[in-house]
Amino acid sequence: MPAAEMTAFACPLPLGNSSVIYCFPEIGCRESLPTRMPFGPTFAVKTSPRMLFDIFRKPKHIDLELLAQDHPAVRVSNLRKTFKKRVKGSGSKKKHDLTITAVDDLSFTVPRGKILGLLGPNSSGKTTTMRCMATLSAPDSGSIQYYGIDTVKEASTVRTMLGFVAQSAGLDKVLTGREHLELFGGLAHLDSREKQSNIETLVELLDLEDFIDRQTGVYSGGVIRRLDLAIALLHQPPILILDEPTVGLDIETRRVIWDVLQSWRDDGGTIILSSHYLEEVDILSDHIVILEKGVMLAQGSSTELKASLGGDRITIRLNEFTTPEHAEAACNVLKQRGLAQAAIVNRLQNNAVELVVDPHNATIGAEIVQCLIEIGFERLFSFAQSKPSLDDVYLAATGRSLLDADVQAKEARSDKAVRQENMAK
Ligand SMILES: Nc1ncnc2c1ncn2[C@@H]1O[C@H](COP(=O)(O)OP(=O)(O)OP(=O)(O)O)[C@@H](O)[C@H]1O
Repeated sequence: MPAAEMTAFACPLPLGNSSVIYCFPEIGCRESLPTRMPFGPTFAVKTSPRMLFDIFRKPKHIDLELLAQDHPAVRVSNLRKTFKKRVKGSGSKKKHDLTITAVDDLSFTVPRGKILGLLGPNSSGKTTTMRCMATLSAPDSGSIQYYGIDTVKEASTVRTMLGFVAQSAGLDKVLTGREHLELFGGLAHLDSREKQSNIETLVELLDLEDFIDRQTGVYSGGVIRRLDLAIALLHQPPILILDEPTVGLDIETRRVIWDVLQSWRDDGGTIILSSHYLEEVDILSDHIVILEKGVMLAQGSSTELKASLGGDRITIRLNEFTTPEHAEAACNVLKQRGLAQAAIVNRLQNNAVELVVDPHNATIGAEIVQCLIEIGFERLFSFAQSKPSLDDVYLAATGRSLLDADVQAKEARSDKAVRQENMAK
């Protein structure tokens, strides 16, 4: 995390013999930072005794029932966040500031007891949005409110309402899972009985029995993720923010996490979740926001977004190596003859022809094949017809699939950026 973003309520906990863990106790969030990075002194300068007192004060009672009468659980209004980056100008050695707009004019609301899924490729602004929502980063403009309580004006109250699972967990390798839960339960001012009862429930729910009394240094990625989620849920926050909670996990572990999130939602919890996995967003989310380059391209429920696309989808590869000209020509003819409602060439998928067709016409596939034979494409390489998927929604909004967008975003990052990113993990 850049020094400029280190907020006042961060508290470095030198636990065990691993790296310093910056701990945001009120939201159950930890970020471990490489100790050689110069954050320690920055932190010392920025933190006053009054702020440290704020960290450990007992959370005040908030009457959500009362607040819920007038406010949605989450309201994000015109959120904008930019970053400055020093870059070399082309052809000169002089560096200048480049402004990166990570999130631009983003607005959405989430009712109580619903899951909102933020979907987007790498660098689309998901993490930045979530960090602003978790009070770890201040918006340039716009506002975020939980039950009408503003994240900037009443940050310390807001933090008592949040559970946050960051992209990478900051756990101490020497402490056991149970010791982590005890520590965070204490920092959240849970009384002893409530703490023990919540720990036992979460250990069982998240299938942690075999690991909870072992040091976290021996945990696999899946167990770390489950413990991380348990820490975020320990103080039973009404709002849960999860930044790619199941990235890199096997399907079994993902299902355990999905089950816990669904029952948390069914009990009235509100969840904001970011993910690269279309399936995950589709299964879990009541409402989906599609982001690209910090801008919202579409929002709605999965059913609404798919229905907005109208017809069935057909993907055709004319030949193994189709030229863009041939694919364009086929699209034009199919549209002219009224066989496709929409037709685009997907250049990132070997110039595949992507069509939207009438879902009520049972012979549409055969008619399209016949038309393509007539214009010279006698042996099609592949042909697939399906109902619209979330990836089709993404494709319609951006002209490329989410997977292709991810590959492009990764290719666009310099080697240096990737090295720095890996260092920070
Ligand atoms: N601290 C920062 N300093 C400079 N630029 C940043 C910073 N944080 C994010 N960015 C830039 O803001 C943009 C959005 O990044 P962000 O991490 O929010 O995207 P993301 O959708 O979460 O991506 P990923 O899926 O890879 O985590 C990117 O261009 C990124 O390089």
